[in-house]
Amino acid sequence: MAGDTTAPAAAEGTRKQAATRALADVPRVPGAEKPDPVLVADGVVRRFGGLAAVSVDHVEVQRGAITALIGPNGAGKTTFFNLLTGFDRPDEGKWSFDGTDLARVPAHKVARRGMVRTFQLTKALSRLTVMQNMLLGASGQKGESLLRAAFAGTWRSQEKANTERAMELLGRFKLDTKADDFAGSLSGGQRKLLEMARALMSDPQVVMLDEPMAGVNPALTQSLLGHVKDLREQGMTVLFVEHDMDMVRDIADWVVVMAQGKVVAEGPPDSVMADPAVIEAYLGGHHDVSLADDSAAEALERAVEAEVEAEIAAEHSDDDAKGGRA
Ligand SMILES: Nc1ncnc2c1ncn2[C@@H]1O[C@H](COP(=O)(O)OP(=O)(O)OP(=O)(O)O)[C@@H](O)[C@H]1O
Repeated sequence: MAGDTTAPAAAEGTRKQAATRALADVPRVPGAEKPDPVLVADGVVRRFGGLAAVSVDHVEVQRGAITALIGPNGAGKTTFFNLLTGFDRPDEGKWSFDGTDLARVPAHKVARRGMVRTFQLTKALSRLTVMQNMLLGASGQKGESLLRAAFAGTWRSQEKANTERAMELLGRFKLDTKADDFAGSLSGGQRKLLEMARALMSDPQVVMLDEPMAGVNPALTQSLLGHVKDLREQGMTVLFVEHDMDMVRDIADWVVVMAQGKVVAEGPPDSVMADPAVIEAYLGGHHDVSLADDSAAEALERAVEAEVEAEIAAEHSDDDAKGGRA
């Protein structure tokens, strides 16, 4: 079973080495075939009006590895996540999970088959308790019947087992003392942990994390990183979207870079971050930037920082607008 309930692995373990070995000979080109892909997408296109938000020719995600999906704002990363997990429908294309076609499979069934996701803005339901949030995860992100059961107090044996499993997971994520608190009372970082813990309720094979580090204060950063690495040590595959390049460098075995809906580069973190196609994707037309290794990496860091700042500014103006309406 994928998800046991041991404490986070202390350090990089044998699965990290196995993932590195498995990916060592994979060509560093967009669409590269992997030795053991758990997720394969072909010709996936999603248009919004005239804009092809996603137009991915081919991508494979290696089983048991941590793969980062990076790219500038608007590159199509979240839309691609939504498509793969059944939260949105593509205009064209097919994709499979563990050899099974996932086209037209709704999100809750995708989750039940073993591929779960978290969201960029955490969806922990703030007026439910931490435990109730966990129980929603047990039903593969569908949850209505369990929600009813949770309120009605009609525990059946399955629900008792789910509660025990939830408590184990909450213990692992140091949230067990908060089980009866409203999720709305948790800090941003604790909500991220709750999202991850909830995703594990269905014993997934693949965990997809949309910006796990966004809004997490430094005190919880290491803990979150440890938990993500731990997913790999337990045999799970992780695919995550992230702007934080330190995190990408620290934990990713492989990086897929998207720009304008397409996959433009792939490879291990260091090679991808020095790839001119990646610098180009982040910097757009600013060809005056030197692509020599050191300065390229620095230029990329600067470009990513600018992206993140722009995103934070946009979020603030959203908040201000909402505040103004309230
Ligand atoms: N529901 C929608 N309707 C119209 N356009 C959309 C919709 N969702 C996304 N888009 C557009 O599709 C493009 C890709 O957006 P997406 O959110 O997937 O990018 P992203 O790489 O995840 O960006 P970020 O890093 O900022 O989260 C953007 O131009 C966005 O404006």
